[in-house]
Amino acid sequence: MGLDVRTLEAADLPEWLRAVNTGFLRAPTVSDEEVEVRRQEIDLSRTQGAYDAGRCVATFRSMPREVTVPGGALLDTDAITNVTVTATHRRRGLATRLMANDLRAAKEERGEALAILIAAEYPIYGRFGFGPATSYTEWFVEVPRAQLRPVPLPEGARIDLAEPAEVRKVGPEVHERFRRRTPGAINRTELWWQLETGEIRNPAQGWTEPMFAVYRDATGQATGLATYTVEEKWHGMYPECPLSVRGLIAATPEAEAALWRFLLSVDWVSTVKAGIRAPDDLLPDLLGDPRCAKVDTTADLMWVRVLDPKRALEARTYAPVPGALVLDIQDPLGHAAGRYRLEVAADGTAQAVPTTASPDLTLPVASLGALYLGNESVLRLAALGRLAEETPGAAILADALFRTPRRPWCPDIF
Ligand SMILES: CC(=O)SCCNC(=O)CCNC(=O)[C@H](O)C(C)(C)COP(=O)(O)OP(=O)(O)OC[C@H]1O[C@@H](n2cnc3c(N)ncnc32)[C@H](O)[C@@H]1OP(=O)(O)O
Repeated sequence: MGLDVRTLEAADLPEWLRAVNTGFLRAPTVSDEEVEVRRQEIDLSRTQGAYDAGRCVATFRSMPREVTVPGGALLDTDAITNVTVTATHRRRGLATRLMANDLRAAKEERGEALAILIAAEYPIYGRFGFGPATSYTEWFVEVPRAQLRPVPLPEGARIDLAEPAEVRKVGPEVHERFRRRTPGAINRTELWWQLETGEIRNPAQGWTEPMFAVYRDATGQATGLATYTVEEKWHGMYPECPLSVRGLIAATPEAEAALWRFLLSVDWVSTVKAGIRAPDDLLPDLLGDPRCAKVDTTADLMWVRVLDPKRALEARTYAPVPGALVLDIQDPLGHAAGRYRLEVAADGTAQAVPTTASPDLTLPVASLGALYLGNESVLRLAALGRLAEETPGAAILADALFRTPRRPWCPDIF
């Protein structure tokens, strides 16, 4: 169609950012300050633009990330973001072209085993082999009715409010502990913490300084961090202050429960909006009346596309039920297509060996993505026609192997 699709050079950034704003229906003009902030997080070699007579009309970029997989291993991943096509150029195959370039480079040049993204709209990415792999729930708690029982902190543990500078030191330590026990979590960069704590501010995004609460266990180790804002609101002489959780991460259930109890007992607070949580978060059941945690939203969040099935299947662990399954993975783009015998050992580790044996399950790569982190039921996908059971009993065995005791969770929007 006569468009120039290319990898960015430094001078292209302002025009490219203008196109991102346009695609996301934001005011297009980009300030020099915004360009300088965004420059720090954008790897030009992984950023594409499509140009029509010099004007950028499509954008796409990716970032290297690690995804925690079941069992705790960290897998090299292509994290895709800023996918936009200007309305004047939509539905001409531009997004498809940029996606094909990036997935090919991820697989063949960078050796990334997965690609991940957060889908702005559900129907966009299934066609490219992505499946919804984590979900989130947001609760809204009416505090006065919640019947929160006072529970003292464990002996020797404490919660302290922290200054932004301390959070930049302690936050990454807490997150490191948190992400290793949380399949679906991704690593955070230094810039992420600088933006989170206001050390660096993107002028295009408003900034409200939050409060930070750090949980330390009896040994003094920081194992939880809650970031929240409270709006001071009064109804006459009656305080009705809404508290919004920006983030709550914890390395232990004790820290998680203690931070929730802390947030729910701040004086003057009448409601708590819990932010992006795993669907099986502890929150509702910490309340005397769990119904007071009303579900505000529940939806898919992070999507996974398997690029290297052997590496991906061998990186995670499975239920420690010895078993073997032949998976026939279908992938029209070719990256993950193939047949593998998944042999799970008694300790839950597995080998994925290419085979020509007849398959037990046939599944499109998008269904493998939906199953990969343990979020989805194999039987449910079979009922929906999104995978085929070729050998009787294979779906039940696969379900037992792939599913995880807790749901995977990615708390970060990227
Ligand atoms: C990870 C992220 O960055 S998520 C952000 C995604 N961006 C947005 O939502 C911003 C607004 N939307 C857009 O910029 C564009 O519409 C995009 C990027 C979603 C799609 O770009 P396009 O260049 O129009 O997509 P492209 O022409 O390659 O479409 C390929 C196919 O996907 C379909 N498709 C594309 N977008 C959508 C959608 N939003 N809903 C349903 N189907 C879609 C097309 O109809 C087409 O189907 P076909 O092959 O059967 O004809």
